[in-house]
Amino acid sequence: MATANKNLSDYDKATIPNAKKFRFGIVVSEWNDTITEGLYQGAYDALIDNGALPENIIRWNVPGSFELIYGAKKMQEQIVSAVIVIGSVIQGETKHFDFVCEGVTQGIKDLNVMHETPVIFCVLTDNTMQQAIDRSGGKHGNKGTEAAIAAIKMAELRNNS
Ligand SMILES: Nc1c(NC[C@H](O)[C@H](O)[C@H](O)CO)[nH]c(=O)[nH]c1=O
Ligand SMILES: CC(=O)[C@@H](O)COP(=O)(O)O
Repeated sequence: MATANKNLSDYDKATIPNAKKFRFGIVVSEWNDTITEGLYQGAYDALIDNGALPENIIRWNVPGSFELIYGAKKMQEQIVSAVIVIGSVIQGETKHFDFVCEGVTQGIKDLNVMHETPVIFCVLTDNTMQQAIDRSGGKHGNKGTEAAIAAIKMAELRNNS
């Protein structure tokens, strides 16, 4: 189902575990920060809305989405239940977009394979700024909200397995 057919911010609180017992690490890319700040706010608000405590949400910034890999690796070394990486990659004139997106995707996948702490992929990979706006609190909702819900669910799965 394409994003255009669902709202990224929709969730049923009755189906979400309470997040009070969990700690979350959020690594935020500074590239396209008007987008990443909106994604962060969506994630933060959803964590709080589902019971997470402000003191249990740790935020680190990194320069760009490619640095999310290293930032997430170091965040996994902290005492956190789950990590969320937040980035916005927007197509430019060259193939650099392809390499950044593929590199980050593979790097975050590898961290999920190699380590115990789940890393949630909240990286927008858009053709245009408008698509990024639409997915970070615009007409399609906020992918940060979606990522927070995924983080809570994966923290619960880790806790019960
Ligand atoms: N063009 C975008 C980038 N590029 C920067 C890289 O992520 C990285 O910081 C650089 O190559 C140094 O290692 N990053 C984004 O997050 N979004 C972009 O649109
Ligand atoms: C994703 C990128 O690195 C890209 O926005 C950089 O732009 P350009 O391809 O025009 O150098």
